[in-house]
Amino acid sequence: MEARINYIVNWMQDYVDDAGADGVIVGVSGGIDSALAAALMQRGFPGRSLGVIMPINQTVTDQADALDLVHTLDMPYYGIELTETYQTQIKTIQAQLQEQWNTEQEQLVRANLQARIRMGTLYALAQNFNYLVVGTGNKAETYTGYFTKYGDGASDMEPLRNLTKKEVYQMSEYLGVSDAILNKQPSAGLWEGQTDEKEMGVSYDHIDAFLRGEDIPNKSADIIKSLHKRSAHKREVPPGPMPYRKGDA
Ligand SMILES: Nc1ncnc2c1ncn2[C@@H]1O[C@H](COP(=O)(O)OP(=O)(O)OC[C@H]2O[C@@H]([n+]3cccc(C(=O)O)c3)[C@H](O)[C@@H]2O)[C@@H](O)[C@H]1O
Ligand SMILES: Nc1ncnc2c1ncn2[C@@H]1O[C@H](COP(=O)(O)OP(=O)(O)OP(=O)(O)O)[C@@H](O)[C@H]1O
Ligand SMILES: [Mg+2]
Repeated sequence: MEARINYIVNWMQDYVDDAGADGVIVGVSGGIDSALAAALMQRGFPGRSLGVIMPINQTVTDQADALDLVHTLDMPYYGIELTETYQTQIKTIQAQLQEQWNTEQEQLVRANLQARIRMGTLYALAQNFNYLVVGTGNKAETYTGYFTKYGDGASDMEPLRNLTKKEVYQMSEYLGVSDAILNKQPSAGLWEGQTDEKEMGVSYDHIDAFLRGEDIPNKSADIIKSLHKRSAHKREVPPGPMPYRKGDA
């Protein structure tokens, strides 16, 4: 485990050095992925890593777990309450759209806006400190596209990219992440009662096994393949047409 951790931390240090940045910043949610990212950051960049806790209608428990994490890691942090910002933005959009507001899409519209408001806030702080934004996407989320495009999916580096969810838990436990964080259901926290597995319709155990090339039930494999296909655009740089040549249609 030590070797795997050092490998990721060294990679992060090289990347930040090459970029000429002064440190690293991450959103801390009280969930497991950001807990691991923060723990790795504190290892590699003591004194130059920053956590940001950004509640938007967030549960008190998640906020307490996030605070406990930064305190335990002795990581400098800011708490930036964004509920009002989010509510104002939603109200403004809704007021403009009026009857065009699509109630069928509303839940996702609201969810993705929250992730993008957090992203904008993180990048503002990153610029302020000349830090790089650390993403918290793991291998399972990346493969299934279970993230908001340009929301939590936007970052400067993705140190967890090649870790299955199980590996995220194992590494976090090794690094001393609290039981409260280790034992909770993964959730984006974007609406009440949301859990990753309920929304995706497939368990992380099955996604991890699929990614290891193991056999899993057909129903789960079909869901994973469909999520992967539908989210291909999120893993690409947005395309544009080839340069125009005279005569091209
Ligand atoms: N084929 C295509 N080619 C190019 N672009 C395409 C496209 N299809 C959609 N798009 C664009 O992508 C947008 C849809 O993608 P996106 O905005 O990401 O939205 P979408 O994938 O619909 O929703 C995001 C999902 O990620 C989950 N999530 C979000 C944030 C955090 C976490 C977490 O685990 O913490 C999970 C969330 O619960 C939800 O299930 C469309 O509005 C459109 O702009
Ligand atoms: N309230 C929040 N404050 C700060 N950052 C947040 C908040 N909510 C989400 N984020 C950011 O968005 C990322 C994506 O959320 P996601 O739910 O996938 O990860 P997690 O909460 O760290 O782990 P999990 O929910 O799987 O236990 C988080 O890792 C974190 O960086
Ligand atoms: Mg979460």
